[in-house]
Amino acid sequence: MSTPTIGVLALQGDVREHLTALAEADALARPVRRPEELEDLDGLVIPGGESTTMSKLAVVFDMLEPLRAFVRAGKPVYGTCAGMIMVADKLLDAREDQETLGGIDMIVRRNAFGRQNESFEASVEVAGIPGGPVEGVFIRAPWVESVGATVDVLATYGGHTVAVRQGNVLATSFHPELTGDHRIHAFFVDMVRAVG
Ligand SMILES: NC(=O)CC[C@H](N)C(=O)O
Repeated sequence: MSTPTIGVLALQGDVREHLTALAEADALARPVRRPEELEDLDGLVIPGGESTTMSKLAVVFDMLEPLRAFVRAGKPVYGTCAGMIMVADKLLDAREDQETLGGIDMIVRRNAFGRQNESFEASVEVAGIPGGPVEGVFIRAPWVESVGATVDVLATYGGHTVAVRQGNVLATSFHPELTGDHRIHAFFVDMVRAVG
């Protein structure tokens, strides 16, 4: 597979920035809203935004089960921030009726780094990303409270896990799509190529 096709879940959140980052990392990127649009994708990005809204819209648009099936089929998925929340098997501080897709054996705490006005940027060393630390943008960011034995922790910040991978599912607490540094997107595109 030379140029993989990667969707960005476009129910809610910062879709456009991911489309740009993926295109700059040599993928064919397109927004995805309907179940049939998942069919010929090689991978999927779940953007940052608001996970409670995203979960609600996934139900309304009949996307919840198709998305779960996509993850279960072993297709590569990358979740940033709210997207990390969506790929968690379990949540803390979730809304009661909040659904996730699952995919990573981890417990994620929503809004763990504080509220909107406590958003910040920090340098984060991410395992597998060459060329030094990435600039992490944390916006009402979650952290990973605990992981199962087969989950790789790729980065921590302030003693908290902020990037993980389990099999073909990757997740970061922060937003690399907002920095113009597309090394994490390139890493994900390589993951997708390795599967294809
Ligand atoms: N920047 C973000 O994606 C914020 C995530 C948000 N706190 C949530 O629970 O969905």
